[in-house]
Amino acid sequence: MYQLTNVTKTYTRGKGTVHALDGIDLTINDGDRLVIQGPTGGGKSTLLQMLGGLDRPSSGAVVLDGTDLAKLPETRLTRFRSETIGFVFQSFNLIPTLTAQENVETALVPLGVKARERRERAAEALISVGLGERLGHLPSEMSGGQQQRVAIARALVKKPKVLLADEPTGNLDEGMRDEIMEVLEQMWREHRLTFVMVTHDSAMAKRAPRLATIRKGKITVTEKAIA
Ligand SMILES: Nc1ncnc2c1ncn2[C@@H]1O[C@H](COP(=O)(O)OP(=O)(O)OP(=O)(O)O)[C@@H](O)[C@H]1O
Repeated sequence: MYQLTNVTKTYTRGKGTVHALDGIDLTINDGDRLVIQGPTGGGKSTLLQMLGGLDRPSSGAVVLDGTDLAKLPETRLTRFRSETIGFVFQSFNLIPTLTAQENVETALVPLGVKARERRERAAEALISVGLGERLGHLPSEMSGGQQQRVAIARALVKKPKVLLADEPTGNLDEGMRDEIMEVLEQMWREHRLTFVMVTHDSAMAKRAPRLATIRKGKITVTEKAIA
């Protein structure tokens, strides 16, 4: 469970100051599916970075299961991140010289998983996202949707508790978008993930049980009656 208390993030640019996050209070329960929306520059990606421990707040607490990510020393934060949190980004961020299977395996290297188990788990993860026939393909030999599936497999192969996605369909055409959204929803259900996603996809936002809107660093959360 996440508990964010009075989280602020301020960037200084020249003489100007940007309050990217301005006093965010937010609770996200285990297994929640939360969609974050809002105008460009509102603070969505900044919030996702705080949730993922990719950056630290200027003030406030980002507590995940009793651990304040804002206060963890860097090495422990890196370890915590690689065990607990899976990330999917708009740009798939695959390593171009590695096959799909090798790309997925990279998530298990920091966890000290042995080579043979890495290969097996990577293959299983790729099969679960429908890419069982593409283990040996390079990113350049796959479509955008397939590359994003590889990225999803890489995020989930370590069996994280939390999945964070920043515009995961932003680089895809309409047909692919729906497919990837379905894969993400299926993974959320099967792995019982806590799933937080920034998206402009209004269909996805409509389906989300909780919708957070961030404007000028401030958050409003709408709860819906049906999931
Ligand atoms: N590293 C940085 N240095 C300076 N300012 C930053 C930095 N990162 C973000 N900002 C500023 O913080 C504010 C929030 O940015 P953020 O990327 O979180 O918005 P967003 O809602 O994700 O926008 P978009 O929909 O365009 O991706 C913006 O004004 C942005 O310019």
